[in-house]
Amino acid sequence: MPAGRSAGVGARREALLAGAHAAEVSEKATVAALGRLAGVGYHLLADRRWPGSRTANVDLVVVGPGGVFIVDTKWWADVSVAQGRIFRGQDDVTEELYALADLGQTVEADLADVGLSPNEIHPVVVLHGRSGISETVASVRVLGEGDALRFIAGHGQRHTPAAVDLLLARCLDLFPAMGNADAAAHAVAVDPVRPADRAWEEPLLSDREIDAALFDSLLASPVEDWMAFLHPAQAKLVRRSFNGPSRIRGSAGTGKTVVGLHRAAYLARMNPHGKVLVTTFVNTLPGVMAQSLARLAPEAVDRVIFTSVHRFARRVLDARGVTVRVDPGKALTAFNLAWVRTGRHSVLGGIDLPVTYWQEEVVVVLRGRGITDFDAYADLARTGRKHRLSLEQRRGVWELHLAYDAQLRALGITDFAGSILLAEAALQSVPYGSAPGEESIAAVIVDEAQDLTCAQIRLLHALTGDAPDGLTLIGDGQQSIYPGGYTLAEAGVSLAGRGVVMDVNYRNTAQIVEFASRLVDGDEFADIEGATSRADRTDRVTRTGPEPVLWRGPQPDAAAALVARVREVLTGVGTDAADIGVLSPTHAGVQGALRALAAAGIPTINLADYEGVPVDAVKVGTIKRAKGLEFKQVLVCAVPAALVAADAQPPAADADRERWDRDRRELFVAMTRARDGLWVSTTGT
Ligand SMILES: Nc1ncnc2c1ncn2[C@@H]1O[C@H](COP(=O)(O)OP(=O)(O)OP(=O)(O)O)[C@@H](O)[C@H]1O
Repeated sequence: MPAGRSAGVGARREALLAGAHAAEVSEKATVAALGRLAGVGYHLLADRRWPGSRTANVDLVVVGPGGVFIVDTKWWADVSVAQGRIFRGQDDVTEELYALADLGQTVEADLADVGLSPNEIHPVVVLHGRSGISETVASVRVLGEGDALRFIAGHGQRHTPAAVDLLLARCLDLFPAMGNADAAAHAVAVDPVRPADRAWEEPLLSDREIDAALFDSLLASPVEDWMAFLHPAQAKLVRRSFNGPSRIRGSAGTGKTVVGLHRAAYLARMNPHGKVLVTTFVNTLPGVMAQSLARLAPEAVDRVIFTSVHRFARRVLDARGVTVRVDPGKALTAFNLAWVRTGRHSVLGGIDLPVTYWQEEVVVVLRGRGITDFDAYADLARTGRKHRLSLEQRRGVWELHLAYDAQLRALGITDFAGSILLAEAALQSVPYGSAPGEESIAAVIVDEAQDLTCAQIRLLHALTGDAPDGLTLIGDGQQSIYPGGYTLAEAGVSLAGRGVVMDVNYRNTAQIVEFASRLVDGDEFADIEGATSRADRTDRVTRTGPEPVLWRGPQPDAAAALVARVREVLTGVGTDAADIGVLSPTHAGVQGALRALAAAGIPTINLADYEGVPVDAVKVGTIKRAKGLEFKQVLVCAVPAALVAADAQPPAADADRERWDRDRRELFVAMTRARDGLWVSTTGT
């Protein structure tokens, strides 16, 4: 045998032995570094078999109140992380983390069967002997050995002891012990021993630091159940991959927003190279969702943008240096001028419809689509509009639209619809992610998607195109409360069957669902998928409670009745002020309620000023502002009696019927905001 070859084999064997020794030492060091977690309810499963492999091992699986952590230790010198990739010296070794990332997904899939949110599973690489490193690479958390305990303990109290037992049992099955069966009992390192080769070194984390981390972990407030555990069908949906735009629909309270939030956190982890945008029509909901995400998945917070679609458009314009003044008040003046000078003298003036109908037609149907030539409007299906318009009448609308546009220009302003169109155009010249300081968006999740306009959907779709898991539309056509509407086909979005329907109501009591559903039972609405639809069925309602109350009385008594009910809820039922929502279809109703409650000394906050920061006051607002929110107790006031009467008959005229249907859907939205108790006051006949 040639001497050179023999020397080469020897050197490789030595390298292998050195590698094996390094692996053993570093694994022991990691177990030692994390051992103290056992004192606060964690189980450390050391040296387990890699699921599906006969020989490969997983260094450590940590299961406890903070979730499940799959730990691989690396003895890597000269490591750096840049732009989501990891390097050893000059070599990009990111691919070496893929197997652990894949293992994370295997574990997610397995534990989704018991409803564990995939956000509770953390593949972690621990860098031996290092400190001050906490990065995400290929959906794997890369930590210094001195950072690992704090990272795990920092997840606080997310799982009860019973849930931990459940997760532990699953993990013991999923990760069998290596070697002989006697060693199958899981290793719990309570009293860490420093590896011999490091006995002389300063500890990476002092005892005081460890104590502080463990203490903080024990003191952390528990999270709500749904933040960690979901229904298995929900947990699977959170991580389900769709090969293009998808839609999640379902009736009120079926957990669509919850799935959207978990999905946002999940996609944020899976896409280290782009942010996730969570958006909707109203300003209130994104703030509330952001607050929830901060507790549900704190690590995802800086990877997810929560904002309303209008604020997002503003952000796009600002970043591209487009100056535009959006002034809804002046825009209304501009429309009224256009009506007075053009509209009312046209064919439209002779039709028995309120001016607001034509305003909706121009602002939502035309400008909400960004239609730029009459022929396109002449052929438009006008989804969601019941009143048919002849070609001549459409020409009248077109003239009104041109007159309105001219007025806006003369005033040097635009309306909300105009700002969306400008943002859409701005993105065509400078795509999102190219403007200074802008990070690209990998996924967009739209809640209450049925409330958006066609142009808004186009704007959001442009951010991701048809990329897998790029666009997730969440909503319920039954809750659409804005005029007009659109179809996804018009917006250039094809779902191609990528739709999921959720059918278990987790929010309302059966009594509230029954009461609210009676109102809209059998009503039809235009769905964004293009068909005329009826409400999605709710297969199961998980909660029960008292019968809702319908208060009928003369107008002058309504304020006193409202105050009496709020007092009863505060003191009799024992609900905190912050968990009470007083909702009204009109601004006048909101102002009336605010005045009545203030006069009674009850603290209130207008939903128009509420963006999710907890405040100890009764929330009062229009139903539109309450979209997507929920309260333990809801009081709906100033409801026209004719809408809720048992024998209520829809008006015969098309346009009136359209308004009536919308008003009833709005009321349905208000009632289904209630978790436990519902009180509705009506006036009139
Ligand atoms: N698996 C679950 N277990 C317990 N509670 C859940 C679960 N899923 C959702 N919930 C709760 O149900 C309520 C309704 O959820 P969510 O707001 O996501 O419903 P939604 O479908 O978006 O409703 P809407 O369309 O009416 O706004 C929330 O309080 C949420 O925390």
